[in-house]
Amino acid sequence: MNDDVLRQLAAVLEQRKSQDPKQSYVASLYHKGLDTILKKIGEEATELVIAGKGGDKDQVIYEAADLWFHSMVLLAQQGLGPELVLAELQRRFGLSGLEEKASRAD
Ligand SMILES: N=c1c2ncn([C@@H]3O[C@H](COP(=O)(O)OP(=O)(O)OP(=O)(O)O)[C@@H](O)[C@H]3O)c2ncn1[C@@H]1O[C@H](COP(=O)(O)O)[C@@H](O)[C@H]1O
Repeated sequence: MNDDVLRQLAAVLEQRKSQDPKQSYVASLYHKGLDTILKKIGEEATELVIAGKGGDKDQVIYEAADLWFHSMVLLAQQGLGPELVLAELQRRFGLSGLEEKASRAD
């Protein structure tokens, strides 16, 4: 498992910017605009919360994938890519690693 799937999905999301909204779900989201994408993210986040309370692990995975997917649509709509989010997570991981090292040195 690596970040290839995110990169490949990001490439498809970019390609959908020039696609017919009637033929592509992603193109239809771009066409409807930012508020629709944000509303979708809100709905998917709520569905993930409900799944988290429900005790069905498969449902949690399914809803988390929906939320990640729609978050990636937002990133693409804003001209951003998943590598920037991964870099931010990497940066935080590096920082927390430093904190751990510092606390061990105390
Ligand atoms: N990963 C996804 C993906 N995940 C979720 N969805 C869609 O997101 C919507 C989720 O909305 P809802 O939660 O309201 O779901 P729903 O309609 O009630 O159905 P469920 O998903 O909950 O069962 C559904 O229409 C899903 O089909 C996705 N649509 C597309 N992709 C990827 O995006 C690529 C491009 O898609 P198109 O633009 O449609 O070609 C595809 O090849 C896929 O790789």
